[in-house]
Amino acid sequence: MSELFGARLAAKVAAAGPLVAGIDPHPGLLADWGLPVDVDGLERFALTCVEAFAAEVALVKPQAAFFEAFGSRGVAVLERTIAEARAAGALVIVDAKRGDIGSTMAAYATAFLADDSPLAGDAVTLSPYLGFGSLDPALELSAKTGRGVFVLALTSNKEGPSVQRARTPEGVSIAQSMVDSAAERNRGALPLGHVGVVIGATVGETGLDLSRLNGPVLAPGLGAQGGTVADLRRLFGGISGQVLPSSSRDVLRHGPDVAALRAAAVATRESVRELGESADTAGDSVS
Ligand SMILES: O=c1ccn([C@@H]2O[C@H](COP(=O)(O)O)[C@@H](O)[C@H]2O)c(=O)[nH]1
Repeated sequence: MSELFGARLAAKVAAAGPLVAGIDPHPGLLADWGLPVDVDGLERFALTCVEAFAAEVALVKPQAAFFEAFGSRGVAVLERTIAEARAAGALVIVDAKRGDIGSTMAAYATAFLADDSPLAGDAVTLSPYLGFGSLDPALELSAKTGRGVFVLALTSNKEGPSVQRARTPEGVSIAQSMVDSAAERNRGALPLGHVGVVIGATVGETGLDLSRLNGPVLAPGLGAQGGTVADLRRLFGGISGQVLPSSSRDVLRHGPDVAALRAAAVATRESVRELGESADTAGDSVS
């Protein structure tokens, strides 16, 4: 990839706003769409999403788990979904939440971040709970191939805080330590570094200092999990230009009609567009 992830992301967000539209083929949604809960249904669901909104939003985020649940044929559908969404113009975040000891992490990095891998989109989500440093192979390969990574910091689920708000011996929250480690990797990058973090739209107060992050924030939880645009504004006020709000089920429930699905994605895109317009305020402190 010739251009770095931060630059490609900034250009996309400037053109299409910051929405990340999720492609989450839940079995229940397949049934609601009148599709069989099998690989054929999975493929029709995912390709309908691509047709409806990959050209309308800046980013799409296929949730790998729903594809992997169908085995190797499901993974093949994920590969096709990634390729077709990118061909339609979206940046693709593969939500795979990988994390392992460094030597195994190198293999995950190859799978999701190498130029010649069919599972590589534009970015991948990573879990740092084997230690942030264990992610190094992915951080390094993504830097080389012009891709991004999004490291879990403060997730949208209710179980997250017991781990992520716990304090290190130095008194810093685990989530803050993940943000700080990402910030170190992004220092000096223009317009943004390639190491993003995940902070849910549902977390109440972040309690985080994001002022030195210099990277994107993926904020899932908009819609179905109860997160609102007002929550995003309140949580990320000073750095809202770096925030990528993500919504899956709240958009997907409008399928299978392509026009209705597209209209839902476009309406959600417009509801969050103002956040992406404050990129010039990046660097302000928030908590
Ligand atoms: O903290 C996190 C990290 C990732 N997710 C993922 O985002 C979508 C949310 O789907 P909705 O239907 O909009 O609730 C899903 O793929 C999660 O695995 C998250 O929700 N929270």
